[in-house]
Amino acid sequence: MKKIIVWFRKDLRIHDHGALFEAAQQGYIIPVFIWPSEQEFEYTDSIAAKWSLHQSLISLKQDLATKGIPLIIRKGNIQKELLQLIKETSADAVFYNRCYEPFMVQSLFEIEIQLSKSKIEVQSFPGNLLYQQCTILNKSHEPYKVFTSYWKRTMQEHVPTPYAIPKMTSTLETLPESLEIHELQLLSPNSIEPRLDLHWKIGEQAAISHWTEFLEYGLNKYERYKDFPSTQATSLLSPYLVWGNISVKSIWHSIQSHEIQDPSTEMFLRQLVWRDFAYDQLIHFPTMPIKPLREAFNTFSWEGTSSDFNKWKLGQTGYPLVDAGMRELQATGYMHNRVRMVVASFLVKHLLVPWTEGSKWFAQKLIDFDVANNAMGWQWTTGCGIDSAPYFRIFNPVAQGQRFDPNGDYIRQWIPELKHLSKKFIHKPWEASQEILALAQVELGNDYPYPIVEHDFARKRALQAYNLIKKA
Ligand SMILES: Cc1cc2nc3c(=O)[nH]c(=O)nc-3n(C[C@H](O)[C@H](O)[C@H](O)COP(=O)(O)OP(=O)(O)OC[C@H]3O[C@@H](n4cnc5c(N)ncnc54)[C@H](O)[C@@H]3O)c2cc1C
Repeated sequence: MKKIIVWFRKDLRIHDHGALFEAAQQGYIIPVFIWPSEQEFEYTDSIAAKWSLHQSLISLKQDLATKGIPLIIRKGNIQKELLQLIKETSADAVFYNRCYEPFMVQSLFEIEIQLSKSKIEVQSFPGNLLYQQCTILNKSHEPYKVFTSYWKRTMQEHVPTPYAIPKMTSTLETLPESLEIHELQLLSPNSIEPRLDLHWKIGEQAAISHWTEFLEYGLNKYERYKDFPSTQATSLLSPYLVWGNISVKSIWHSIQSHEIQDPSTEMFLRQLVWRDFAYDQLIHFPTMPIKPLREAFNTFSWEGTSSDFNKWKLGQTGYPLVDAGMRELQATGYMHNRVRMVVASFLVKHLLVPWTEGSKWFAQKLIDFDVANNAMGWQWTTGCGIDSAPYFRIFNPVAQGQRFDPNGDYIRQWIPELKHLSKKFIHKPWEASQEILALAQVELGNDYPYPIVEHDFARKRALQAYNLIKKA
């Protein structure tokens, strides 16, 4: 029997794991996770996502241990560590699931060359997407540029059946050296960082229970309430997808076998396909996280100031919906999708700060930071991506608040200084009289800021800037 290293990366689970399943059929398995200390900021720059990785590894280690299999943990240069481990264990093969992040694709290329020089068998399996990368092309064999066409095309495709959890065996009598998870130093030593454990329970079992509950009690309300941030009507699956605690194919198949088929189901499946669409773009346009897909935007005149950018980061813009979103992000590592669109639009269009700056801030803060989804979200909002929001759509943060948080519950949750304001003024406190503000115990300019920019002025300024590149 072969000895096969199963190299875990962003697939920290034992269900629907192609590499683990095939390795278990073909031989003895040696599971390993290597934290690339030299490139760790590329893996993730987010304190919350690192915390979540720490929890995911604990969960994976426990799940493998119950099957009698030890998880080997290493840190350092991936290529060096893999070759060293092959030597220590006399492994014959390395199996892994594919990742699509550009830096991972690049470093893998070099690793595979080294492994083939050492005559080690290498097998790769599809990553955590619904469809095989690069198989969904339009009639001209090019990537799709419009989501609806992509969606219609994917509806003709079969989502592969998830792999079962395999029976596993290990031969290792003497274990190769392994670090303890805490030695990866993924947890922030800073005590003022958010208490993520109050908001999230991460790991494979937690992901499956969370999903099962949403499928049972939440999915049928999704279409109706998904845009209302105070209702908590979305699945909150994104933090589990980042480190692969749950397989997206398993989610898809569990919906298909669930009885209720209504507009909510279709709406939810569409969101999962948006995620595939983001990866499709990333694979075809690997510079997407840093460069606009529409080249005209290279000359856009970003006039925003660092002072405005800082106020946005701190949730001190004076627009309650924007500030509530930025504070939710700071406290939990998460932000509701509707609010992500509003805060991103505000930064780019009201403040004229480059989208790449906002995207970097999200990369540092989001527990669900995902290179493909984040880049697509920012490019969509800015109007410089594929199938993006039209440039003249400039969200009015007051109107968005009134529409999607009509009672102001979301604002009250994240901006306690406004909690006594009525729903009439909670989205525009500057319009309340001094008497009303005094009754609500708010002193504008002291407890809560005046708007840092006036909406109509900002709208006109943004349209002028966009018109310049339209002409160019
Ligand atoms: C500026 C901006 C930045 C974003 N950055 C990220 C990011 O770093 N990571 C991330 O996972 N999502 C990102 N999104 C997309 C979206 O906001 C989140 O996926 C969603 O809020 C996650 O919450 P949920 O799991 O409850 O979503 P649900 O509504 O329950 O959707 C289920 C799943 O579908 C996928 N999905 C939903 N909406 C989108 C979307 N618009 N684009 C792509 N996939 C989607 C996600 O994987 C999500 O977990 C961003 C959106 C914007 C506008």
